[in-house]
Amino acid sequence: MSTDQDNQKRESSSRDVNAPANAPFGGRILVDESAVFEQNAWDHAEWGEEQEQHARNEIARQNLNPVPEELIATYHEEAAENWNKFYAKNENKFFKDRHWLRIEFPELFHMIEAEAGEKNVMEIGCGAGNTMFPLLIESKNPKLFVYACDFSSTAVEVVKNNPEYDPTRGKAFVWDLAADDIPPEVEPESMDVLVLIFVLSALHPDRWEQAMNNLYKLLKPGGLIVFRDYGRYDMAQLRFKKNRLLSDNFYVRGDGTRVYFFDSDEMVKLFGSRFTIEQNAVDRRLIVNRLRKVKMYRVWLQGKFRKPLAGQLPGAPSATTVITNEDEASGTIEGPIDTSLSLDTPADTPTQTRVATPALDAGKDKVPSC
Ligand SMILES: C[S@@+](CC[C@H](N)C(=O)[O-])C[C@H]1O[C@@H](n2cnc3c(N)ncnc32)[C@H](O)[C@@H]1O
Repeated sequence: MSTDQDNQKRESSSRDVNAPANAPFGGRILVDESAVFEQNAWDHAEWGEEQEQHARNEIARQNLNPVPEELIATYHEEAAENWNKFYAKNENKFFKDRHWLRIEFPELFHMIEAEAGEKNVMEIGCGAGNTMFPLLIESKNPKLFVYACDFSSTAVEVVKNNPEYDPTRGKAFVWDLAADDIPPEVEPESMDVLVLIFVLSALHPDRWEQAMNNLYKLLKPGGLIVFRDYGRYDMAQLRFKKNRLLSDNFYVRGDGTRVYFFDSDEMVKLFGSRFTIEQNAVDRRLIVNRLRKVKMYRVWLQGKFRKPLAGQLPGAPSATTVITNEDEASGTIEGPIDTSLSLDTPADTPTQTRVATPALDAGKDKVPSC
């Protein structure tokens, strides 16, 4: 079995994860290590020195066998084509209803309220439209318009072919987040919310800065970026085998798609000079396969970054945010890892709880205050 198949199999082993009916998210704290296999998922997973060391060892192992030099440029050049192949193969299996969107990003769902008025949301790196469609389907706001863009033309076709796609209420088009300018389809400073879910990680780190320029230009003053992506030392990172490492923390999967694993300091560096960081959180979760006695440590980053109002500088948040799930009624983790996709696919896991990294905790001084 190839590495990716192997990984896929392992990922699928966690598919049966369900929160126990009597333990709400956020309350599933592992106190007694010997009880680890008594339920399927634990929140606020603590990392001990042994685990950190394991992660460093895995990275050192990967460094010994990076992607061969002569292949690196090809992977970068073919990035869009490889995403096209991905969507051609997976078609709209990629679509899933992410209940956690409502919990984690209520700001998005304020846009759909009847009285919200004229609102523009843009899902960047939209894939199958996992944000666009829930918004359109649930919207009671006749003045909401949802843009969805991706640099994979096949992804855009998948969106346009969705029966819920409605050109009077939304528009899907091809655009590279790292392009030299914002897309002609949208006016500068016209977006209320930009959605960046598992997309920045697909960009070459050299392109991040240009992506930031574009995001800034797209957003209205006072507008918000909602962000979720892979975190440093996520299980998916540590499992990469030989010849997958492109550069530090940046990998190519077996299908040619690329993925970076961020840490929260990088969020501060990337977003902090332009945007006010309202959330910069690390979600660490221990997922357990009780049958196979396998422990899987997942790490995601989640952020909210607001463009300052005209004339203001980006500032630190007014208070440290510790995020806990308000919606304990939801009860189960829905399909935490999409098994239809290759290794380290976007985790469709609700971030019901996390160890919150107090925004800017490792880089406060880098962010000018108001
Ligand atoms: C991991 S998928 C996530 C899709 C979607 N955001 C979701 O969470 O379901 C990454 C997506 O980003 C797109 N993408 C990668 N690089 C991009 C770029 N430079 N500009 C725009 N989209 C990009 C890919 O085509 C792919 O659809």
